[in-house]
Amino acid sequence: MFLKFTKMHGAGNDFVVIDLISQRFRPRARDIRLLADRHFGIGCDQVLLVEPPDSPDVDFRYRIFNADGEEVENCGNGARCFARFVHDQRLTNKRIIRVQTAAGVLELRLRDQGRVEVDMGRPVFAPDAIPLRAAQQALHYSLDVAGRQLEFGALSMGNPHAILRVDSVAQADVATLGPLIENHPCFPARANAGFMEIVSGQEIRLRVFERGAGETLACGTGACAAVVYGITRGWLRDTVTVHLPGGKLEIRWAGLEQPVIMIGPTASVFEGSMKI
Ligand SMILES: N[C@@H](CCC[C@H](N)C(=O)O)C(=O)O
Repeated sequence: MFLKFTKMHGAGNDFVVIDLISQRFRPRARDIRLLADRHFGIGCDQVLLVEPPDSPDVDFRYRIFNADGEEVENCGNGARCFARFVHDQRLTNKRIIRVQTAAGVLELRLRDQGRVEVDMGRPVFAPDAIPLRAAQQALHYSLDVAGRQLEFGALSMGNPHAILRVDSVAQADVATLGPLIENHPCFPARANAGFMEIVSGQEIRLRVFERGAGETLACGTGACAAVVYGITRGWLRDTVTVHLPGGKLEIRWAGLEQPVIMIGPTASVFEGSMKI
């Protein structure tokens, strides 16, 4: 069959977006890997599926697959592209869109110039919910990685994140440490690994080695997790500009029990169909 798709990105984190309201397709892990393959397929960090809602409280169901074929709970940059996609494709004319994800309901608000604001929900710190193998919840933890003790924060934005503060993201050994943290036995569901450089109380630089996708040019949930960790450590204020290799995001968090708000860009690059 030929599957219609749209190639999009949010700050360089790229997606193949597939409308499963107007076409039928039951993806197997190997189909996702092929769509995401940069040589034999279209190429992307994540494949996003747009499905009809399964409850009257939401407008759509939003499913996310990493390039390695695994379905995951949440994707922040993808959420913004999802809103732009359903609007551009005239699947809705709403400017506030509620979507069901495996991690709960997200509210997406279309802003001007292709920007989208997302209510990303509350961060979760309980180790069992991240999931993280730790005796008790703490502000930060210590990890033995290749014989080095690394201090890190851990939390869930619907998906698991480890965040390390570094002096310089340019110097950080993301290629070596990223996969070791991603697959460390203390993260039973693996984890996304963020490397955060603090520029000031309102500005950070961030690189993220994503679970199931490798280092990406931006990670929305990673940006939220880094800012939340920085605020809980007293390093950051409540509104922070996050500079990622592919662009910048604005993240706001008013503290415990409050949702994290993310604002950032979206881009639609091309449309096509692929034989699958
Ligand atoms: N790029 C995303 C996160 C995608 C999922 C992640 N790799 C995971 O496995 O949890 C974002 O923008 O949040």
